[in-house]
Amino acid sequence: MALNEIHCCLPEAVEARLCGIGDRRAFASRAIREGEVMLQNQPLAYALLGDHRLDRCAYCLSTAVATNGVDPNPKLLRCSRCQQARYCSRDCQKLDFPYHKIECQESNLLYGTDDKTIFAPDLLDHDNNDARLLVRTFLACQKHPEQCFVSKDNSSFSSTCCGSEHFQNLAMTDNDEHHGIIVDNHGRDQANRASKAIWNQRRALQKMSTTSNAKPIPNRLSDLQDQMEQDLKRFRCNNFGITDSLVRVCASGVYPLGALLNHSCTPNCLLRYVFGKHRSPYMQVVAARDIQQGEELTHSYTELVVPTNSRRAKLKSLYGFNCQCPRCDPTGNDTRCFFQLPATYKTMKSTDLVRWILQHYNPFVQGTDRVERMTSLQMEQIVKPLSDSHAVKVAQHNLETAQLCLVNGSIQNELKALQEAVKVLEKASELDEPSSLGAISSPELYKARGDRLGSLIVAGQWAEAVNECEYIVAFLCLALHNVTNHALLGLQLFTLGDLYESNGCLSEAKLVFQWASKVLHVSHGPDNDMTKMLIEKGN
Ligand SMILES: C[S@@+](CC[C@H](N)C(=O)[O-])C[C@H]1O[C@@H](n2cnc3c(N)ncnc32)[C@H](O)[C@@H]1O
Repeated sequence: MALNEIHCCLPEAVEARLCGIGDRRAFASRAIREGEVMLQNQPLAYALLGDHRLDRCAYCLSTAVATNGVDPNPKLLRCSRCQQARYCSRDCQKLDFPYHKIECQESNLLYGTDDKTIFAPDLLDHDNNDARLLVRTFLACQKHPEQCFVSKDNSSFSSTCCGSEHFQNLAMTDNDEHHGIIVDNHGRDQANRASKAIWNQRRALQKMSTTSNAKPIPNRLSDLQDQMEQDLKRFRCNNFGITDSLVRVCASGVYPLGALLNHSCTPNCLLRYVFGKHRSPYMQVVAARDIQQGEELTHSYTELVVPTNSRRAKLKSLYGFNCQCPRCDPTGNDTRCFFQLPATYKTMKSTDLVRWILQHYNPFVQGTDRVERMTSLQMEQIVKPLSDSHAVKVAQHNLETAQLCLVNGSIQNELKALQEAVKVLEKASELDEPSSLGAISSPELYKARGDRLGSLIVAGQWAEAVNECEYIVAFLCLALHNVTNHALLGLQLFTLGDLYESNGCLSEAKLVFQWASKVLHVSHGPDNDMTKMLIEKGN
């Protein structure tokens, strides 16, 4: 099978079914093992987001820079015509040209500037990523109109491709069906920019159109605008944030096969993106745990380390549905949504509880299966919003102060502000949860600790950094108890292992590296550089 086909066809492990009017879902057609990649998908189109445009290749998305072997500070190459798109090599520039050509001609509309001599970073705030993605999708649909698609009214489809027809069949939220998802002013502006750009270039496009099946460009600009608005609605509920190895969203993309999967806050699949030299980033859907034949395949559309109400509100406003997954159901008794602590946790010191969690949840620590009285707590007991809104505001103010200190290069003041933020949130959290768990609970505290950890590492305060990192890992173990191979946990474990190593705690470091390596094997894949590094460190 050609590479393109492998990535565009629905594989044998996945079965698509129609479960209601216009509701396609994916199911496991056989048992799938944890870590198995069950679906791969090439993007139909993708576009870099925000200031990632400054330091990533627009085609392969790598941060690798072009080098001529002479320049000691090589930079990404810029498109010499529009000065906006950047590439790591001439090869990537050539491969991207079929999608970049309209952007290049219409850079004023699609990048927001008509001054070709300057790159316009100040305009990145008003990112035109949606408009560029609309144009790129339009071009991809012109290029691949012949490919077959996942049909909405045929429940026995098995071989599907992700051409334009498939894109047309992606779920589309609209006002009537989904109570309030509308294209807002920004969206309308993006759709208008994209349609004007295509309209301006329509003659050239008609000439260049290589296949007779290519969808004709509408005869009126207003029809093209309507079409772009419809496409934008498709984007809203089907697009993906493309993440790099550090789980930073750097681009958004259209992956029609990946878009078959519905959401769950207790997902059995994880998504990862594979970047490669002179290649577009492709998506892999990987089993987060063992999956039984016939189980529905789901991934999470939203951040999982946030309280139920926030997750549900976000899913409702962005995707138009009320999540009814086992984690959102308050009466649910799915064991995955409960974590275990020693029955005596209320009388333990928080440092002891953190230590216990790090030992007990690490699959490589021997002897944690000794009989001990345990208590089961619902995940929402740790991932809950703080009730003291004043404390949250004070902490927020301190976090903003820390940001300013970061910009001004004053690390001591930055650390002071961050310590204050953590202190305030810890106190508020302990009032909500008057036990050792209080010092670990709450997403706000976790985020502030994350900021503080970053600054402690920069300041080289290793002992304090270890302490902060242990609390973060303990929180993630409990907060992601239902997705134990989550990338966030894996990355924090990596940091914790490095910190143990820096503090000379080599045996602790080894056990944590082994754990991190197990998680990254699933979240990032065995071929990822970080996974390979961890395997070595854990040996
Ligand atoms: C990427 S699509 C998923 C596939 C979709 N079911 C289809 O037929 O194309 C996203 C849309 O699917 C629906 N959806 C996804 N997860 C859902 C869930 N857990 N409950 C209800 N609807 C869901 C929503 O309409 C959402 O906007």
